[in-house]
Amino acid sequence: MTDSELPSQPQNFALWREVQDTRVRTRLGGIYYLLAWLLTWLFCSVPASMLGSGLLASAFFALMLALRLLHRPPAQTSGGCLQLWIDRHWYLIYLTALGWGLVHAWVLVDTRFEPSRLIATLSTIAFSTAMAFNFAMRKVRCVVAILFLYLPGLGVLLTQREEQQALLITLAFYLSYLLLALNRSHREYRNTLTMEQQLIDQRERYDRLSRTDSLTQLGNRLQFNSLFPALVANVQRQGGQLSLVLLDIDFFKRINDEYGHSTGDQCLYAFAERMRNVFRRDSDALLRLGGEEFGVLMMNTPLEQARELAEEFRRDLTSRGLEIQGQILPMTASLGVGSFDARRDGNAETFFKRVDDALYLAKAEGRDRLVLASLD
Ligand SMILES: Nc1nc2c(ncn2[C@@H]2O[C@H](COP(=O)(O)OP(=O)(O)OP(=O)(O)O)[C@@H](O)[C@H]2O)c(=O)[nH]1
Repeated sequence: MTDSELPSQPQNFALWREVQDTRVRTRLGGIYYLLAWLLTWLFCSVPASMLGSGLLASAFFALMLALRLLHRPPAQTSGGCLQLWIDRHWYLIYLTALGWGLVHAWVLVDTRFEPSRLIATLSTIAFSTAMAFNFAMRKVRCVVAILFLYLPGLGVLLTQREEQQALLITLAFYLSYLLLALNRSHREYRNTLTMEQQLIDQRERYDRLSRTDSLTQLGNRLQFNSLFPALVANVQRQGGQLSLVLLDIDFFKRINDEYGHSTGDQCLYAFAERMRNVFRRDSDALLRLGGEEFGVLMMNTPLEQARELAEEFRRDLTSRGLEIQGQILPMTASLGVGSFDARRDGNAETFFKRVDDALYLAKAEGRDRLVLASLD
């Protein structure tokens, strides 16, 4: 299973897994029904005299086989699509099972099938066993399918209970065993599914952690490195506006030197908190790019809007500083702001450099200011 195969919404994982399992387990199942019928028909006492009904039943099982093969899982992984596929596939399973149940009943009633009766009865047992062990993902549906396989035959045997008592009891016994076995396979299937889901959740948690800066809880450089080129490529493909704000705390070294590293850490956390309060849209990606340098990737945001928000952040920081342990620490930051320009920026790297140059200029011109990335 690769990441690209997994459904994008984790809550659909169980349905998606069920579709895959049902598909794999049912794909070739139909062929055995067709084979079992052909053997039962060809080994009966007068196969040639039942050509019409023989061919009709063969056509039915061949059609079921074809429909199962052609019923491919949906490309979309939305819950509705997956559930619809499962429901439709179960109709095919029901139809095949009921078809075989009726054939078995016919074979038990019609004396021309005496030589091949054992084939049909053994096939019923084999199909129901396969059903209990392979389709346990849906317990109730599986019980219904097993009953479709069994009940028509058992009904006939009941009417012939004088002569068929031994077979009737044996089949009824085996049916009860199958129902118990189905219960167990269903539990095992669910347990395996839960374990698989836990593993995926765990992997996602580790992945999220590896992309999160542990001090500020913002996205880290790794997150930036994967997100930034992807967003730029998206804008290049589909248009739209992508803005980037780079923020660098001024003279942060002094804070460390004056108040200690631990207060420095608290400042970085408070700075990130302030960013979260200003850049509030869900689509804004807030990142700590390293040390005391931060970034905000703003999707669908024109340059002017990004500049206004960034300037609001800078002014607020300059006027209020940061409150650390009840004490106000004065603090300023320098900012570079730019929007992706398809004519000017060939790729993510050149876009970043343009905004980084603006940040450098903000520092060089005296700090505590915002500089727009040049379009020259
Ligand atoms: N407390 C703390 N300090 C950090 C962390 N990461 C980087 N620093 C410090 O940030 C300071 C960055 O110093 P400089 O690169 O000289 O920059 P600056 O003092 O902010 O000066 P300008 O950026 O030029 O205004 C260094 O003293 C680093 O030790 C961190 O996680 N915690």
